[in-house]
Amino acid sequence: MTKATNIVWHDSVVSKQDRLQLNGHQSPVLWFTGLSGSGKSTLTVALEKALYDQGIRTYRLDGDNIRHGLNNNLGFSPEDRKENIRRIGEVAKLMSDAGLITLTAFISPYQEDRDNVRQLLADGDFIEIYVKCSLEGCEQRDPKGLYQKARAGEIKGFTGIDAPYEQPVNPELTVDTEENTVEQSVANIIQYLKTRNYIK
Ligand SMILES: Nc1ncnc2c1ncn2[C@@H]1O[C@H](COP(=O)(O)OS(=O)(=O)O)[C@@H](OP(=O)(O)O)[C@H]1O
Ligand SMILES: Nc1ncnc2c1ncn2[C@@H]1O[C@H](COP(=O)(O)OP(=O)(O)O)[C@@H](O)[C@H]1O
Repeated sequence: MTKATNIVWHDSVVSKQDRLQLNGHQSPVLWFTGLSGSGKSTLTVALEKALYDQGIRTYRLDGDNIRHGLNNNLGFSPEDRKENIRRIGEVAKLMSDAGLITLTAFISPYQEDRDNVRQLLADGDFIEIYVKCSLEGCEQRDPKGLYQKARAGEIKGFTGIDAPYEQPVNPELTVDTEENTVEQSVANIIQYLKTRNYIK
C-alpha cells in the first residue's frame, strides 16, 4: 500500500474537547476482543442501549457488519485480519475524536494489532475488554453454526479451531460470559467507566 504524499493536515475550529464538553462525557474506545461466540456482539448491543438510556452518545462497530461494507474486500488470512483491525482502529479514532463512546466487537485475535490501535489513541482512550469464554463454551453456543462447519472442514482458518487467538496480556477489563450474565457484565463495565470518570 503506497503512502499518500503532498497532503497536509487541516485543523478544525471545533476541538475534541469542545465536543466532550458538549456531550458531558469522555469518548473512549471500548475494544471488545474474544473468540467467535464469546459474546462480543451481545454485550456491545446491551451496553450501547444502557449508555443511550443514560443520555450518552455512542456508536457500535461490529466485525460481521463492517465486513459487509467498508471491509468487504477482506478475508480471514492473518494479513487480512491485520488490515481489518488497522482500518477499524482508524475509524474508531475518528469516532472517538467526534466525541462518541465507540464500542468495537471484533475477534481481533492478535495482540500486536490491538496494541497498534492502542497506540493510535490518546492515553486512557483505549479500553481493552477481554470477552472470556472457553472454546467448549463457544462451540456449545455456536449461534451461527460456524464451529460445526469449521469442525467439518467446511471453513478453513477458523479462530480457535485452526487459526490462533492470542488472549489479551493485560486488558483493562475481563468479562467472563460463562460466569456472568449479560446484565452483570454490562453493570461491571458501566461501573468501570463511572469510577474512572469517563461518564457521570
Ligand atoms: N475463518 C473465520 N474465523 C473467524 N471468524 C469468522 C471466520 N469466517 C467467518 N467468520 C465470522 O466473522 C466474524 C469475525 O470477524 P472479525 O472481523 O471480528 O474477525 S477478525 O477480527 O478479523 O479476526 C465472526 O463473527 P463473530 O462470531 O461475531 O466473532 C464469524 O461469524
Ligand atoms: N453471559 C453471556 N454473555 C454474552 N452472551 C451470552 C451469555 N450467555 C449466553 N450468551 C450467548 O452467546 C452467544 C454470543 O454470541 P455473540 O454475541 O454473537 O458473540 P460474538 O459477537 O463474540 O461472536 C449469543 O447467542 C448469546 O445469547
